[in-house]
Amino acid sequence: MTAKISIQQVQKTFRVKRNLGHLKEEAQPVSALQDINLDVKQGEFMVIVGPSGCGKSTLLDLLAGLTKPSGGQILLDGKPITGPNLDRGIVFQQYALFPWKTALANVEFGLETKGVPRKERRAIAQQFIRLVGLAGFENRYPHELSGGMKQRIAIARSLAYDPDVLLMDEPFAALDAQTRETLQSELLRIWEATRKTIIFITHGIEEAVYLGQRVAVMTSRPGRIKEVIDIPFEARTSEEDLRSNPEFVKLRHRIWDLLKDEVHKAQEQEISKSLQAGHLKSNGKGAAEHG
Ligand SMILES: Nc1ncnc2c1ncn2[C@@H]1O[C@H](COP(=O)(O)OP(=O)(O)OP(=O)(O)O)[C@@H](O)[C@H]1O
Repeated sequence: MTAKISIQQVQKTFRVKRNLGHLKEEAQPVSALQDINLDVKQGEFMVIVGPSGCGKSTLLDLLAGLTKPSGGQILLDGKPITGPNLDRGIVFQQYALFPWKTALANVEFGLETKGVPRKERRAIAQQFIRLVGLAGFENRYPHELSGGMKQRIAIARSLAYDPDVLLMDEPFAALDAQTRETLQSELLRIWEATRKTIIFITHGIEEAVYLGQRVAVMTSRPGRIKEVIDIPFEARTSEEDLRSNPEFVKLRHRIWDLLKDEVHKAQEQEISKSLQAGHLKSNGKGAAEHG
């Protein structure tokens, strides 16, 4: 069976301009992703976890078609992804709602671009607002909604135009812990109801184990897939307290074991990047003073 999404030997390199004071500017290649291989099945909930700066968002942008790989390819239903399309819905960390539109109009937006007639559009949008538990809030504007509610609307908007795949880039990272947990179980319920293929990016190990059927652990930059772990829970929404289940705790430890060296490496990279930036800045400044 062909995979819904097949990421094959994907590389991504950015050319980053270094500011060397007024001396010169050099564009240097920075490898963000290297040799990424991953197949995602139809209807699967795949979580990608990795340290800060390892290329998670870069990978999601490639899947969304917002940027192109420097090497390799990504296939959706066997065909290369060539750009953004309504077959993929995206939910970002920041709510990305139109502030001048009501919740209902925000959800209707994708349907409008798809050419769905007005009446039908409204009915579908209302159905998805109900699905995310916000019936009664249709006419509120984003500033009248809490962070969690805004993110529910963003999810409803992405689902309303019926994409095959939902791409989620740390969608709950900006929320408080309680709201995050509520939305995690809501998302599982929605996934069980819609059976969309979901690729969910996170920093959070607990979130990864709770949501994913499989969790792909990434290395520090340049990001590679270090290991893919199966999470064998069947009925996650009906289990009372899954997070304290011994198997859950074991999986959380296993992923942390894989991740901790990468987190340390990523932190060292960050420190050396800022030291280098400081050094270049002071060099540039020194040269200016002598000139
Ligand atoms: N447009 C760009 N131009 C240059 N470098 C970039 C660009 N986008 C990302 N990078 C670099 O690529 C690397 C990966 O970035 P990315 O945002 O994908 O990581 P991430 O894992 O999503 O990080 P975080 O968890 O902190 O959000 C970083 O070193 C980043 O600085």
